Amino acid sequence: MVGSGNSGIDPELVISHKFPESLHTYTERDAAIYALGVGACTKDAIDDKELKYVYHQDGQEFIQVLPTFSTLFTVGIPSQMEQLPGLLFDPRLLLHGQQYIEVYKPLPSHGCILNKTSIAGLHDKGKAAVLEVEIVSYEKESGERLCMNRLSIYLRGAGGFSKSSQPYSYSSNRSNQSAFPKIPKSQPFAVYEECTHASQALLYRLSGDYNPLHSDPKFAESAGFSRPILHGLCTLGFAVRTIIKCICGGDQNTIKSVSGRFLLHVYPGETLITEMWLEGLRVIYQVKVKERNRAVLFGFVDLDRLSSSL
Ligand SMILES: CCCCCCC[C@@H](O)CC(=O)SCCNC(=O)CCNC(=O)[C@H](O)C(C)(C)COP(=O)(O)OP(=O)(O)OC[C@H]1O[C@@H](n2cnc3c(N)ncnc32)[C@H](O)[C@@H]1OP(=O)(O)O
Repeated sequence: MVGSGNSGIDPELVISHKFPESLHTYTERDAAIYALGVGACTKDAIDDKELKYVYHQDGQEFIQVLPTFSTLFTVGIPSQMEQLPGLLFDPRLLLHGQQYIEVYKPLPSHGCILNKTSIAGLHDKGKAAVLEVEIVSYEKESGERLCMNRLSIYLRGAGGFSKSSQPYSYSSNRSNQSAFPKIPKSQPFAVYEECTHASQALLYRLSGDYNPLHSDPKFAESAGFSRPILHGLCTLGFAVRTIIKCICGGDQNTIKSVSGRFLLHVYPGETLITEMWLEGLRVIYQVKVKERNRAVLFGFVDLDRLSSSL
C-alpha cells in the first residue's frame, strides 16, 4: 500500500479506478416523488409555482422536473464505493460533504440516462478522507449531454494515509467549481422559512438513497447522532427549490449550476431558513436551522438569466 499512515486507503489505486458506464431509468412518478421529498407543495398543495412538479397542471403534457433531480442519477455511488479497490472505510462514518451540479438542458420527465463516472479527487485531511466523484449523464437515446454532478464524500476516520507533513491531495476540479463565495455582510435579497416534516427523510429516501443513517435510530446512534438525520441532498433540494420560487419566478430552467457545502447535519422536523443574496447572475445562499440557530448549508446557484418579475 502507498502512503505512510495506518488508514485503509491506497490513493494511487483509488484514483486510477475506472468505473463501468451505468444506466439509470426513471419515470414521471420518480420525478414527482422526488419533488414531494424536497418539500414541493408542502406549504400549499395548489402552489402555482410548484404544482407543475407533481401534477399535469393546466393540462401540461409532462410534469416539470427540478434541476436537483439530477443528483439522483448518482444514487449508485455509495455501493460502488464500498467495492472500490484501495478504499477501506467505515460506511457508518460517511457524510456527504459537498455537491456541485451543472445542468445543460431541462431534465425530461422520464427517460433512460447513461452515466459516465470517474474519481475526481482524493484528499487526506488527517482525521478524515475526502473522495470526489464526478458523474456526467447523457440521454441514452439521443446521446445528448444532460448534466454533470460532482460529489465530495467526507469519510470520517479514514484519513492519515499519507505523510502528515505532506498530506495527499489530488483533484481534477476546475477552480470555478470548488471556490465557495463568502457570505455577504449585507441584508439578504430574500429570506424564506420552511419546516421540514418529522418524516421528511423517510419520504426522501424513497427516491433511492436508502442509507440507514436517515431511517435507522441504532445506525444513526452508531454514527454519532442522537437520531436519524436528513439526507444532505434533501436539504440542498429544499434550498434550490426555494431559490427557484423566490428569485427565478418559479422557472426551474434558469438554473445553470448549483454548488453546496454541507456544514452541519439537519434533523427531520427542523425549520430551514434560506437566506439569498443576488450578485449579478449568481445567487449566494445560506441555510440555517432555526431551532439551533446554526448554518447547515451554503453555496451558490448560477442563473442563465434573471426573471422578468424581479
Ligand atoms: C445520492 C448519492 C449521494 C452519496 C453520498 C451521500 C450519502 C448520504 O446518504 C449521506 C448524507 O446525506 S450525510 C448528511 C449530509 N451531510 C452532513 O450532514 C455533513 C454536515 N457537515 C459536517 O458535519 C461537517 O462539516 C464535517 C463533519 C463534514 C466536517 O467537519 P469537521 O470534521 O469539523 O471538519 P473541519 O475541521 O472543519 O475541516 C477538516 C478538513 O475537511 C474539509 N472539510 C470540512 N467540511 C467539509 C465538507 N463539508 N466537505 C468537504 N470538505 C470539508 C476542510 O476544508 C478541512 O480541510 P483543510 O484543512 O484542508 O481546509
